[in-house]
Amino acid sequence: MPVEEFVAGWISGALGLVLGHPFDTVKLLGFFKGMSFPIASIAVVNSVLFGVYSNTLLVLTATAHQERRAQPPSYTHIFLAGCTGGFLQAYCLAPFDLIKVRLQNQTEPMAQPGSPPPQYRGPVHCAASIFREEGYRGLFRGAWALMLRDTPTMGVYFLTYEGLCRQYTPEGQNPSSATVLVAGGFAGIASWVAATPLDVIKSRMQMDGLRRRVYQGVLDCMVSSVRQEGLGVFFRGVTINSARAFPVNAVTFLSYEYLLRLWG
Ligand SMILES: C[N+](C)(C)CCCC[C@H](N)C(=O)O
Repeated sequence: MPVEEFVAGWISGALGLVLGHPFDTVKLLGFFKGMSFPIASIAVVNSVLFGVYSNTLLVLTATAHQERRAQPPSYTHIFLAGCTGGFLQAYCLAPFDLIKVRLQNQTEPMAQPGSPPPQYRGPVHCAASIFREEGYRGLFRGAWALMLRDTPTMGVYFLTYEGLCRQYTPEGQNPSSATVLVAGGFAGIASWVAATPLDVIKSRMQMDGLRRRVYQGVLDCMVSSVRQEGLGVFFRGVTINSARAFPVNAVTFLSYEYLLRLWG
């Protein structure tokens, strides 16, 4: 199985993440100390995404990434490969994302002298506490919503990227850096706009059960959120998601393409 896509996905995801970190932190108005944990998690997750995407295309079209400029895969195959990558990366992402959301939602600990310490002291302590209090399955709380969020929207992600690259690149040639940046940025925006409704639900499911269980499942969470807050609830955070998505995914795709060309 070709592995360079996994490695390129690892490095490019980490670079994109460094750029996106400030946006991620304001997104939930919480705080999130340090970057080693997100870097470690994106290493696994982005490498699974890009590695599975490329290897699925290899299975579907019998072309390796070096041959795909000359023999471009169909959009159906690109979408299916993106969905497969999204589906598998969602399961790797689930525990990391849960920990991130739980830490970001902690209230400011140092606000008042004498106020109770935060529930979780850091990512490892958070993982251990969830495991102890909610069991192994607790680490996968919200995973179902995450999978529903990422499977189709990762299809949209690669479809937008490839579509825009092809639009602005003469046939058989590699896209220019400017094209890759713009196509990557818009792929990020398109997929995040599509992903935002389920992103809201996913985060609520991940916070559920901390004190008591409020939602019975994904559908119940959707219905009661809409009932209480109206349809606008599905677009919460769409602006900040898009603002973050452009630079993060422009850099992710640029470095991914660059590394793959470097390795032949
Ligand atoms: C599928 N979904 C829209 C959720 C994400 C698509 C882009 C993934 C990228 N690592 C990022 O963090 O922006």
